[in-house]
Amino acid sequence: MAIRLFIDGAAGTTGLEIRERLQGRSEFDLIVLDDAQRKDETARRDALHAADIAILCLPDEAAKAAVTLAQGSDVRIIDASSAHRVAQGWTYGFPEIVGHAAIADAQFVSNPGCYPTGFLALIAPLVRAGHLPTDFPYSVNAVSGYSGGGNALIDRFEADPTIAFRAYGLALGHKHLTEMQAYAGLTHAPVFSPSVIPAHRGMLVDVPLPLTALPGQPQPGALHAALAEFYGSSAVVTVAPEGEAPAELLLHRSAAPWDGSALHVFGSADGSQARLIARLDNLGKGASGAAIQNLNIMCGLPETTGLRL
Ligand SMILES: NC(=O)C1=CN([C@@H]2O[C@H](COP(=O)(O)OP(=O)(O)OC[C@H]3O[C@@H](n4cnc5c(N)ncnc54)[C@H](OP(=O)(O)O)[C@@H]3O)[C@@H](O)[C@H]2O)C=CC1
Ligand SMILES: CC(=O)N[C@@H](CCC(=O)OP(=O)(O)O)C(=O)O
Repeated sequence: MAIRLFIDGAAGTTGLEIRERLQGRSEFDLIVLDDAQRKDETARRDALHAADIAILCLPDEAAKAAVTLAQGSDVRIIDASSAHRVAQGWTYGFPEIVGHAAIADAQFVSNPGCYPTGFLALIAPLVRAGHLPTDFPYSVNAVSGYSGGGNALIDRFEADPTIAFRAYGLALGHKHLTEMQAYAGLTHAPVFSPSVIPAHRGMLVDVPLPLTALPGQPQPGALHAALAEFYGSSAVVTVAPEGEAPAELLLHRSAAPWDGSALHVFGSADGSQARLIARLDNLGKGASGAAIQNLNIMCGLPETTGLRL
């Protein structure tokens, strides 16, 4: 029998991309609310109670309200919002970092934020293996396509083609800091400098490392080897081969959807500095692709089914 799936917020940026990826997936029977009903609490409650699995593609407050509406049902939930990323009773939906089994068994899965997906993919395995310290003041510089800000930022960038670059997060209190610190196991949050460019999708998350300032002065080759080993069996997160480092990494204005993430390790010739850079699609591994990957794992299906890799 097909798995009954409800996408709450199906008309938004993340929800639409999830629906596209589910086309032709006969394992799922989609519960769809029409435009008149999609914000109606009774209709949403009924859909949540009728579903086996619900994916929340909503603003944080609406996602919290959806969890309340679901009370009394057995529905399993994947939340794409940032409402439950470090909440008790929720499993952080980053299978490569928390383990596939934890997600397979979970009732409540919180998808990671797009920037933390890049940061944690690079840093968490290296901290865990002892190559990088837990108490270093890390920095993260990142650029994102404007779809990362949902419909509101899409409308803003598309209405104003004069914007060439937007630096933000200038109050240094971005909502992603908590999950970056928590799941990398750090004693302090990193200094985070996010920005937006006039491209629809895609992101680079760049962690500069002054290696001479780190205990034991880890070498770029050792960091690369540790990441390559950690992601050796993953079809979703890949590590660019050492020695094949491109001279530049580009994002394109009209990039195709992509659910993978490619990690790069760049080192200076004298081994004193490195830059760890993750490339991903904010709407792919950063949101909708990650939701599909988690959905597959929760349903006992191959994790890459329906992903755009
Ligand atoms: N875009 C991205 O790259 C990423 C997004 N996310 C997260 O995913 C979630 C969805 O984001 P995104 O798709 O970008 O946002 P959008 O603004 O594009 O979509 C949100 C959708 O939720 C609907 N909505 C709002 N309130 C309610 C409600 N009370 N009941 C039902 N539907 C409601 C909106 O309808 P309407 O427009 O009519 O108000 C809209 O269709 C957010 O929490 C976001 O932070 C996470 C990672 C990356
Ligand atoms: C470009 C842009 O605005 N990006 C969003 C993050 C997108 C994301 O990861 O969504 P969550 O809100 O679910 O964490 C921001 O910085 O708030």
